[in-house]
Amino acid sequence: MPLPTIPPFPDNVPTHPLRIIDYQLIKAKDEMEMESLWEAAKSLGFWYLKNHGADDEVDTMFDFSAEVMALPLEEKMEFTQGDGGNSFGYKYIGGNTIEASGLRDSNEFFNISKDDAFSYPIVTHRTYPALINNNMETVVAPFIRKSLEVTRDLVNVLNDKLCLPFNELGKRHNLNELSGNEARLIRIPPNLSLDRKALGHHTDFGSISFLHNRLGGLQVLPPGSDRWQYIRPIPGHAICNVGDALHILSGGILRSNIHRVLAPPGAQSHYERSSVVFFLRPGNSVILNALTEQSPMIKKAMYSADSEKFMTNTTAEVWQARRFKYRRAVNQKGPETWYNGQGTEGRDYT
Ligand SMILES: O=C(O)CCC(=O)C(=O)O
Ligand SMILES: [Fe+2]
Repeated sequence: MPLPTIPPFPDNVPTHPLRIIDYQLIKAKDEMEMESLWEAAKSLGFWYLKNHGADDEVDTMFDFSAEVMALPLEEKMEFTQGDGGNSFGYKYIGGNTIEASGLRDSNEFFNISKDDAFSYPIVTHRTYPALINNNMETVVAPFIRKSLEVTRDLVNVLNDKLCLPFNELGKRHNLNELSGNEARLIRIPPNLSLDRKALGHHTDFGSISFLHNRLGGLQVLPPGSDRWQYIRPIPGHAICNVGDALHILSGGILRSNIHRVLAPPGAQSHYERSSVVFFLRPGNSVILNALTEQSPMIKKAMYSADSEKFMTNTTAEVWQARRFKYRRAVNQKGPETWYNGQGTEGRDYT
C-alpha cells in the first residue's frame, strides 16, 4: 500500500541526533562500525539502524497494524493483557498509568508473543483475534524472524565489546526458551493536544528494542539533561535502544535510557500515529544480575556502581511481570504502586 502523504517532521522543535549504524557493516564485522555501535550503546543507548533488511516486513506490519487497530473495540477487549503482569495481548487506551499521580496513557497497543507466533497454530501463551491468527505465519512471524536476526547480531557485538566469553549474552537469549520476546503494534489517535503524553516516560524492560516510526513524537531525556528532545524519524532507519536487561547484565555499562511519546509535533499532530516494535528480551529464567564473574570489565564497572541495583536476583520473567502489573491503572492504589513498577530509570520524571 502506498504511504499516506504526511507533513514533514517540523524543523523548529528540539531534536537529539543519533549515531547511524549500518547493519550490513555490522554483519561484515567492520571494526569501526562495531566500535560506533558500542559507543552508541554506552552513551545514550539509542541509535538509528540503516540497511537492516527488514523494510518489506516492516511495511507489511504497518498495513497489518491498521487492520488490527480497526477491529471493533469489543473484539480487541476479548484479548486484553489482563491485570496480573502478562504482556501479551491488547492494551486499551487509558489501560496504564504514566505518572505516579495516576494519569492515564493515550495509546492502544497489541503485543504478540514470539513464542505464540512461532508455535502457531499451537497456543503457547495465549490466543489472539482471528485477524492476527490468519496473519501469524505470513506477516507476524516473518517480521519477528528478521527482527531476531538483527537484534541478536547487535547483542553479539556488545557481548564481545563487554569482554564476555563467546555467546554469553547469546545463550541468555536462547530461542528455545520461552521469553518475553514480542512484536508490538502501537496506535496513538490523531489530534491529541500537543503536550499530551501518549506513552509515559519509561525505560524498556528487555535487551534491545527495534522500533519503526513514521511520525514524530518519540522523545528522549539525554543523560544529565532536563530537556526532552525528539528523535526525528528517518525513512528506512529503525530506531534501536538498549533496555533494562542489558543495562543490568552489563553492570550499567550499557545505557537503558528513559524515553516517552507525545502527540506528533507540528502539522503531523492531525494524523494517527502508528509504530511497530520488536522487543528482544532474555529467556524467562535468566537472572538479571551483572555478569561480574564472566567479564573483568563488568567487574570493574561494579566497583564504582551502586552494586545492589545490578544484583536484582530476579528472573527476566518476574522483572517484566512486575513492571507490567504495576503500570496497570486498575492496580493503582497510590503513588507507591507506580514506584513498584519502576525499571532502572534511577530518578523520577514528569
Ligand atoms: O512508539 C514509539 O515511538 C516508542 C514506543 C515505546 O517506547 C515502547 O513501546 O516501549
Ligand atoms: Fe519504549
